[in-house]
Amino acid sequence: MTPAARLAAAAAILDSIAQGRQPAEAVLKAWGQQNRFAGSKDRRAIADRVYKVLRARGRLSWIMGGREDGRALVIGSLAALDGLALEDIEALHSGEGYGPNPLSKQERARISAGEGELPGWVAAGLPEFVVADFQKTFGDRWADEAAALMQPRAPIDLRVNTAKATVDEVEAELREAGLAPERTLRSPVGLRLAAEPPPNVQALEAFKDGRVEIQDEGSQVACALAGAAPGMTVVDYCAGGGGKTLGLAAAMRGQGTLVASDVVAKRLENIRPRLARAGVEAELRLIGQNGGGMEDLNDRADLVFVDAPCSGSGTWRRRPEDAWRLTAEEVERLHALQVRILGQAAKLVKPGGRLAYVTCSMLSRENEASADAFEASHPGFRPVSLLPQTLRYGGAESSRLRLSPASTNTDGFFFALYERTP
Ligand SMILES: C[S@@+](CC[C@H](N)C(=O)[O-])C[C@H]1O[C@@H](n2cnc3c(N)ncnc32)[C@H](O)[C@@H]1O
Repeated sequence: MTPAARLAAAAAILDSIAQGRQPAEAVLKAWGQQNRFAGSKDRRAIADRVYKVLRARGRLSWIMGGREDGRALVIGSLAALDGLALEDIEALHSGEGYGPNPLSKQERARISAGEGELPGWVAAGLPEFVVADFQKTFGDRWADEAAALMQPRAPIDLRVNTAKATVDEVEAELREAGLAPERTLRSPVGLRLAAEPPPNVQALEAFKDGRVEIQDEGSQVACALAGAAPGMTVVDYCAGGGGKTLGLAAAMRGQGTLVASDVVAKRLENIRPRLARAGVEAELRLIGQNGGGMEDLNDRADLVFVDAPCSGSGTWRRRPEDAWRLTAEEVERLHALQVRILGQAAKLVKPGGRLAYVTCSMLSRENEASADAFEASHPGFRPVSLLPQTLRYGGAESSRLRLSPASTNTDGFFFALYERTP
């Protein structure tokens, strides 16, 4: 493919991403399968352009006068991110072959005008309502937090399944396979691989045999802080794909009862092969939106882990397209759902037992505000001090912890722990 044809393809892919809900990665993969003439270098160049645009979408749209179509964003990226001169951009838009059509008068005027003074939220590359939340939460540090959240090439973290192997053994095995794993700073069972060149983790024997799982260090830390231990009755209330279920199961070392529940049957089904691969067990339970189906566990659990549905904004460095799909209304809906789920899950905690609240969100409305609302309506639950752990994890508050790409080089996470007073 010519450089111009790659640009046209990137623009079309950006339009598909904007029109649907699919992850950018899936749209790119589908495009590759439907356009077999594109070689690996073409696919790589197109993906690079697509992600570059997604990470700077707000700024590029601003430069192009508010246009949000793929063509405009790609043109904006050539000017603002690649620093190409107008003539070079025109040369790539000759309209010949499979390249994009010539620039319009307005497009030419837009890129000739330059960026001018950018409002803070535009420069940050995040939607305006998100920046307002960041400013409230992070104060002077908000721009650093925003920038790190939209940075490319997040590392790939592995959690060693201590039910099957030690961290030393897996580290040696990965080195043998030609990789260069590093110990994670905060999770005692984590190994970190660089994002480039992208390691094919699924092809590793250690993965196929369940000695490692892909799991961000932030997730690993949340599991560790919850304090699951052998002999406990533990409920992973929003089990989803089962990432945390596996971490909790490993901490329980096959002793006690682990129930993984969710409202979506397909998600629970996906956990089954992961449990088998990891050599651990959990009861999988489909529950109703209002918590129906868990009554037998009322007042019985030592630990209820609520990894609540959230915006996923803590993972935007991996999925920047999601930043542009989120609305303020959706955040409000999620906040209300989080508070409701916490109330349902709290019923399962036995006197003296614990409730962990976790999100992979960066937004205070889903984090502090949901935790505040739960505390206000549940005086029988007292916040548990995470000190000295929070010191080790770099957190500020004693019973709440925030992790983020800028502060801990993990995905963004929020963690709060409560104990039901006896
Ligand atoms: C953040 S995801 C969980 C991710 C999972 N714990 C993991 O580590 O892979 C949130 C999950 O909550 C589930 N969920 C949504 N509403 C729920 C409800 N009312 N009760 C329980 N789970 C719910 C969703 O189906 C989704 O799987």
